[in-house]
Amino acid sequence: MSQIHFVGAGQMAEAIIRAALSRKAVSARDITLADIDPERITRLRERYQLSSTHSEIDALAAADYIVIGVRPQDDIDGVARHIGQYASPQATIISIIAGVTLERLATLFGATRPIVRMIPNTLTDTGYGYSGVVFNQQVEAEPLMPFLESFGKVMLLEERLIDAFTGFAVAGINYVYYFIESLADAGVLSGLSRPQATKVVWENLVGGVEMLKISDKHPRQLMDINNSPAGVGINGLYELNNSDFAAGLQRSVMTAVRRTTELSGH
Ligand SMILES: NC(=O)C1=CN([C@@H]2O[C@H](COP(=O)(O)OP(=O)(O)OC[C@H]3O[C@@H](n4cnc5c(N)ncnc54)[C@H](O)[C@@H]3O)[C@@H](O)[C@H]2O)C=CC1
Ligand SMILES: O=C(O)[C@@H]1CCC=N1
Repeated sequence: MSQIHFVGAGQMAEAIIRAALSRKAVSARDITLADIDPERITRLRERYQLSSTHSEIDALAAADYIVIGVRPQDDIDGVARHIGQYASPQATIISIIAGVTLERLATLFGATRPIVRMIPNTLTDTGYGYSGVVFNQQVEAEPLMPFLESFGKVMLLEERLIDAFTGFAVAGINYVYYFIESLADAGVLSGLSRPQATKVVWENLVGGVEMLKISDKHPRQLMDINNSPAGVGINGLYELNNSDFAAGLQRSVMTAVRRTTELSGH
């Protein structure tokens, strides 16, 4: 099996490791870690029983895939210099850093190196959620796919779309969590208990998606069935329309997309 070395063993690296191990896409002895915070290494090695005995430099030299899990604001230049010094020239770089382009990654890691720019989703443990992925020309995709697909569905993208994908698709689960919280609050406000309200919201959410799949209808058509003339539903929707709900949501996504692009400037 391939050796996978993580540089930056934060939340996202951990989520990837947990999912990849549970789907048996990697084995615990083939995962190695580097982080400026030694506690992160100790904690993840213990938690996931990562048993490699390689030193950090040996691990880097042995790696087939190097996942860069530091943040856009971190010292990416320093990380790249260190990797360039010890990694095999054939090792594939997998950058999960929001906003950092293939062009910049090629400058950092070398124009002949296989590089993947990807933005994983935090739904790693569920089997749901898309990662956005772009390969440069040197990447041999086939052997890499089982690992990439172990922590999210893979959506191959043109690179021009990946910032939009980051702000919309990956940051997008925020809106779902926030919507669930806000709607459950509405249930409590109208008199249901918190557990009752939460059950109803979860069921409506999953049921709504299922209904869209089964019926092959546009959401607006299903809403039409749910709203009788001068009835309960349309009165509620009228109030929601007054709140700028749709445009507020869309402005929020566009702000997240802009922020992704801004971060590439670091
Ligand atoms: N959290 C999320 O929802 C998602 C995050 N991402 C991307 O994943 C990356 C990591 O995000 P998180 O895991 O949330 O951040 P985090 O802050 O939890 O993890 C970053 C880790 O990198 C370490 N680090 C910093 N500088 C380092 C260096 N020079 N050498 C080695 N390690 C270093 C830190 O100590 C920390 O453990 C970011 O670039 C982010 O854009 C991508 C998709 C989703
Ligand atoms: O906010 C963040 O940094 C990450 C990147 C995309 C979604 N969440």
